[in-house]
Amino acid sequence: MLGTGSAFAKAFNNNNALLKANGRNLLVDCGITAPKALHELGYNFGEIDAVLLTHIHADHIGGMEEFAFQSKFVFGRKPILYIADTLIDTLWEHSLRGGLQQDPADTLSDYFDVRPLAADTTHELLPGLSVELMLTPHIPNKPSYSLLFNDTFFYSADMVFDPDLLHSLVHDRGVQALFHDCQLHPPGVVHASLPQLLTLPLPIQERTFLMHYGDDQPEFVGRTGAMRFVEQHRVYEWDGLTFA
Ligand SMILES: O=c1ccn([C@@H]2O[C@@H]3COP(=O)(O)O[C@H]3[C@H]2O)c(=O)[nH]1
Ligand SMILES: [Zn+2]
Ligand SMILES: [Zn+2]
Repeated sequence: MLGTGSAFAKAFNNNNALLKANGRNLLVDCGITAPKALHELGYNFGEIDAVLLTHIHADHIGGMEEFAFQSKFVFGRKPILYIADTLIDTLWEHSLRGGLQQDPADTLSDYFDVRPLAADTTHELLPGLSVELMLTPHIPNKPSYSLLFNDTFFYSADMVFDPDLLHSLVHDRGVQALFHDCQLHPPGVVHASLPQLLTLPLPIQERTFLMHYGDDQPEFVGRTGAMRFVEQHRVYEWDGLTFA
């Protein structure tokens, strides 16, 4: 995990991940702190093969300008950008164009190999790694896509509490692990709050790991029921069924 912090956290980096599969590196979101977070772990953007974005908030896309410029002008390569088809126009027109547009680079495709993803369909991202984008509620009229990797690992985008979805993932679809954003202090409003997540039944809590938390997270250790915290800079080994 490059970072496990909320949008306003200062003790933690933005909630972004580096997912490795068969020697390839996929960034899961690329927020404001991602360039420095990668550096802290000994990586540079030249080693990132692809990025997958969940939604258009700066803690998830704020590092994309540097990623684009470094890829084009430092490393001379065009990484893959996996993104929901509904988010492409907003990402370019309303977030990145002001910085990246320069003659002759006038489109997102001048910087990235853009691969639009449709929701509710399984897509192969890297050898051995597939994803299904699930539109999950975050802010009205603002699409945000949670991620289901290899049918077994759910990684929430920012989303409000949706216990029916979590129940269905575990009991209908056999999901083994859920990384979920968590606002420690209620009300959640645009995220699931810890008190809400604590109402989940034990079999779901046991599979749930909390991320996207605020700076006072250490005060909540031991107060999360059967749920555990995702830890920044920790490497989670995942064999498709379990984490270690
Ligand atoms: O209607 C809104 C919109 C935004 N916000 C805050 O801004 C943050 C943006 O990033 P985030 O989605 O990780 O978290 C969001 C919240 O902390 C809010 O409280 N209410
Ligand atoms: Zn966020
Ligand atoms: Zn958000």
